[in-house]
Amino acid sequence: MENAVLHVADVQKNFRGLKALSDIDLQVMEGTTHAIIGPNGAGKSTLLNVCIGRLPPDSGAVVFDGEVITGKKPHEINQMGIARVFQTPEIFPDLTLLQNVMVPAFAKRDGSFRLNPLQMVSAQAVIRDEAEHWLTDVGLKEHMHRTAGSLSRGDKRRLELAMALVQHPRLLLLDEPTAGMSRHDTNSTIDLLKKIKERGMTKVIIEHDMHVVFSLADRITVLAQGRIIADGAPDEVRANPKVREAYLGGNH
Ligand SMILES: Nc1ncnc2c1ncn2[C@@H]1O[C@H](COP(=O)(O)OP(=O)(O)OP(=O)(O)O)[C@@H](O)[C@H]1O
Repeated sequence: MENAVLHVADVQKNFRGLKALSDIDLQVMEGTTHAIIGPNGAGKSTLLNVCIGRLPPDSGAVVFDGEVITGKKPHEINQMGIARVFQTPEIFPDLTLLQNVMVPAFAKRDGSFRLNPLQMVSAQAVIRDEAEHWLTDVGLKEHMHRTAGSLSRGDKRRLELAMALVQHPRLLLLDEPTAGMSRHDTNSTIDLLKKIKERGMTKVIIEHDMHVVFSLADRITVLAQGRIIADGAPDEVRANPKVREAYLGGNH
């Protein structure tokens, strides 16, 4: 039977009277790619921020693998297995690409290597191999000794993806993973995300680019003005008149 990795249960969030999220209830099933779409200001980023502990909901709860994570801090939620890739890449600009990917891999190990210098050396070798593996997958291995700050915006996003993947997250949240990329880079990111999907990783993706959404999503939830107006398989959502209306009304 399908298992819900993430359950956003009846979440509400207001900003000084503005209903940013109302009655949000959705489930992300194991192994699926679940897209959240909607016009500007629909509440997508707010929802993501509630899921990762950056914003507390006014009511309702977020349940991850059966455990309520509402009220936990972002780093605790990350340690539990939710990794995310933001719209503005959060990287270490003065470190090399390799070092950037090694940092979250070490963090994931939670310092256990510190106890024993021998363990630390062997962990470092393993982590370095793993970091190189993910840099290869995102197409950045040949640049691994460059400093991250010198990368193009699209490459910074790919680096951040490698930094998330090296953690082997149970759930990967992607906030507009192809924003700012050329069509060529967008297509290679789609291919990469398809490859990750084949490995069974569960993903939530917020995206404006419908080419990306319909290339990847198994299920789509549509938000408009803080409410879910449609939720289902891509073909159902595409044919839903409420969705067309929300987008046309928002000049999309
Ligand atoms: N910290 C905040 N304080 C006040 N209002 C906010 C705050 N964050 C978001 N909002 C408002 O909440 C609503 C939802 O915003 P949100 O950024 O979640 O939408 P979105 O769907 O992610 O939009 P976009 O596609 O433009 O990124 C908007 O009206 C926005 O102006």
